[in-house]
Amino acid sequence: MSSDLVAEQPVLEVRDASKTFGNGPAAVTALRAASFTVYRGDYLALVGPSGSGKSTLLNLLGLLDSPSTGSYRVEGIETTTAANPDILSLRGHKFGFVFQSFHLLDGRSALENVELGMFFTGHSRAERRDLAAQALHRFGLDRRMHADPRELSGGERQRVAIARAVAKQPSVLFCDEPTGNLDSRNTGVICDLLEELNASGLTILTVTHDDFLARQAPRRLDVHDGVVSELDQ
Ligand SMILES: Nc1ncnc2c1ncn2[C@@H]1O[C@H](COP(=O)(O)OP(=O)(O)OP(=O)(O)O)[C@@H](O)[C@H]1O
Repeated sequence: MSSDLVAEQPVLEVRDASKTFGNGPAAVTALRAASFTVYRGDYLALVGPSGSGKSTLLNLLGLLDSPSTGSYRVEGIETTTAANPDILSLRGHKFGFVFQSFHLLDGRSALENVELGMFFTGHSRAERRDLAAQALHRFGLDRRMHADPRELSGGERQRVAIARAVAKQPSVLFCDEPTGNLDSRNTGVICDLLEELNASGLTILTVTHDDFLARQAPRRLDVHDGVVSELDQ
């Protein structure tokens, strides 16, 4: 079907969302009346100087925190008034997360780590194993499936972490500095992988200080002193 016949589907809708930490004279407003929409299949980089509010925004989008004021809808569901179990369910089913420091469990194999990412998704044990093995295969890690994360290189660990995040087929993949701990060769590998995942339809949002990764994303949101603005292409 021609893409211009398909209406853009909003996945994440942020309206006038602000976040203030603390109160009184010590209060810090980390996000100021942010409004933007993320559509299915978008690939966005969140860029901006240190302390500008990128992690705060990513935490709100990933439902790891909630805005102090304003609205945030995920696939049409207003999250600011949703009950906690609904938030946990949305986050568990719809979102995958990738972090700078991988957050893999040592003492568990790569395969087990990826399976654990599907613990709350309602898949049976056999399904979890199949999906995990498929995801590791997709990222070229067949031969490292039974390795402990401590035996893997940084690039391999991040590929396991991405496999863990996408094996459950989330609607959105959130990445926080996914190349922050990698050398330039592995940065290139992870950038290619994210581009491929986006080309296959996955919606991706990544916080990054890496110019190469930021330029690869077709949309860029600049966060400056808590103010979010979209940069021109
Ligand atoms: N839990 C918190 N309590 C108080 N202040 C906070 C909290 N989290 C963040 N802040 C403050 O909010 C502002 C934005 O922080 P945030 O971590 O979102 O920035 P960032 O752009 O992600 O920075 P970096 O690139 O260094 O990770 C900073 O002034 C920070 O000190």
